Amino acid sequence: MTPLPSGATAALGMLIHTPAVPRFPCRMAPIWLIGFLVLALSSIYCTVLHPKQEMWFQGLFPSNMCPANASAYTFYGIMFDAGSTGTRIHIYTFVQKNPEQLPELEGEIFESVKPGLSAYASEPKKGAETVRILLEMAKEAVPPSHWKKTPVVLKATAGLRLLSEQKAQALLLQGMIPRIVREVFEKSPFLVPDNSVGIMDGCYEGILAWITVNFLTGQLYGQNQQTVGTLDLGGASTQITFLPRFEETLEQTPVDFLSSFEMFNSTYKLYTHSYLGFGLKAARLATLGALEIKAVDGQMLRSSCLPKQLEAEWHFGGVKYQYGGNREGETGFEPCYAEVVKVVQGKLHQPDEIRRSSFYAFSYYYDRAADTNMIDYEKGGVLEVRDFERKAKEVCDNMDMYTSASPFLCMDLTYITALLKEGFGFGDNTLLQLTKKVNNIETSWALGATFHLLQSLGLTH
Ligand SMILES: Nc1nc2c(ncn2[C@@H]2O[C@H](COP(=O)(O)OP(=O)(O)O)[C@@H](O)[C@H]2O)c(=O)[nH]1
Ligand SMILES: [Ca+2]
Repeated sequence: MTPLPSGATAALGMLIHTPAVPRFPCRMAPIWLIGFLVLALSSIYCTVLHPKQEMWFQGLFPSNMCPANASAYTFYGIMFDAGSTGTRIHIYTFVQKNPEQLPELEGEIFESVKPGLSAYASEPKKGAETVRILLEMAKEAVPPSHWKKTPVVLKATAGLRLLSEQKAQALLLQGMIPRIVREVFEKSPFLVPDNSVGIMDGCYEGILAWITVNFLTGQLYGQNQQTVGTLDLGGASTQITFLPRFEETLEQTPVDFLSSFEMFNSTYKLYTHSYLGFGLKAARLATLGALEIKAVDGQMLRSSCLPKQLEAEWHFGGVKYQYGGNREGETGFEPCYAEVVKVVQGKLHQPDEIRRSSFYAFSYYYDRAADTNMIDYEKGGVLEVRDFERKAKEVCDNMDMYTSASPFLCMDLTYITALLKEGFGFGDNTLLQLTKKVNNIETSWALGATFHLLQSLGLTH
């Protein structure tokens, strides 16, 4: 049990140790007793119970009676990220200490489930059930007194749309799953805004992740703001976002790669783009040639990026793929790179400026770097682009030693190398800050999206 703070213990103690015959005149006893009762209850209420649970005596106290930092200034936001490979819930707690200042992010509760909603295309109820179970966590995390004013939103990333289109199930995904998820939301005690379930535009995905990282690293407030660019590599799509420093970049960039965005009373003109079909798993399919084939069932898809003797099945987005190594032909980094580079070469815009900047990279960049011990799994680390290439060579040229955990490790590292170098045009020595969390908060578009949501609902300034 949470120990009572000293003030509350003292008040209770006085109540318990009250002499049977008080020295106060009898006439005064009820007032005296009520005084202590109010003091004790208010002390417990403000310091221990109020943020956590609804009490019968809650209505006795005005909402602003608790000192600063208590619930009058605390608010919450719930954001679901329905990604192509999994569904995640982010429950944020904010504290507005001063109406003039930005709210402070006090903490996050994060949980994820696999697979993503796209895997439930033929059983949408089961998919919605994964959302309901995650939402139960929010009931634990948010005090009941705040449920009605805590918004809950689910955004599916464009990756889900890509997969659904591939399977010609767009109607099902865009209609059925959102409807059932919305029902789950409506049945919950939380605030369900209009458009609470929807597909997020790819350009927002990049902008909102950029806001998250720059907020968490303290670049969106205070002086000497030096924003950092962000790289997100999902299963189906990948995003690059940065604030251009040079006029030439703005001049040389196609207009649909530039987006003005207002947040915390500042306007940012960002370079941002989401490449649909260039996520790590979509790239595997492209490398295997699966996207060009109409009926993949029964077709063996082979690649020099896979162990020679391998023959296996892979279920992704509700489709079964059969894949294997080049039994007769070559394997290793060189032939693999030649295969993978075709997926990216000439297909991405290359802004000159990024060669001279460093970037924060997360999601699959992080996972694959951690899987191969290039960075610490918990703390992350700093790498150069050439480190991915070095590791790709090591893994692909010694496939038997490395690929027992995932047969795709060589292909994935080679794809990351090709994407960074041939795709975006990064230099070998461009620095990448691999980050999963900053100050214990997940680096994901979800926080930026929650700020945006709270702002649009007028819940923050
Ligand atoms: N730790 C963590 N990983 C995330 C989060 N969001 C996405 N990922 C990672 O992103 C990758 C999958 O991307 P996903 O979002 O499913 O695909 P998308 O729909 O193409 O963006 C995996 O490596 C996940 O572990 C997050 O909030 N926290
Ligand atoms: Ca994602």
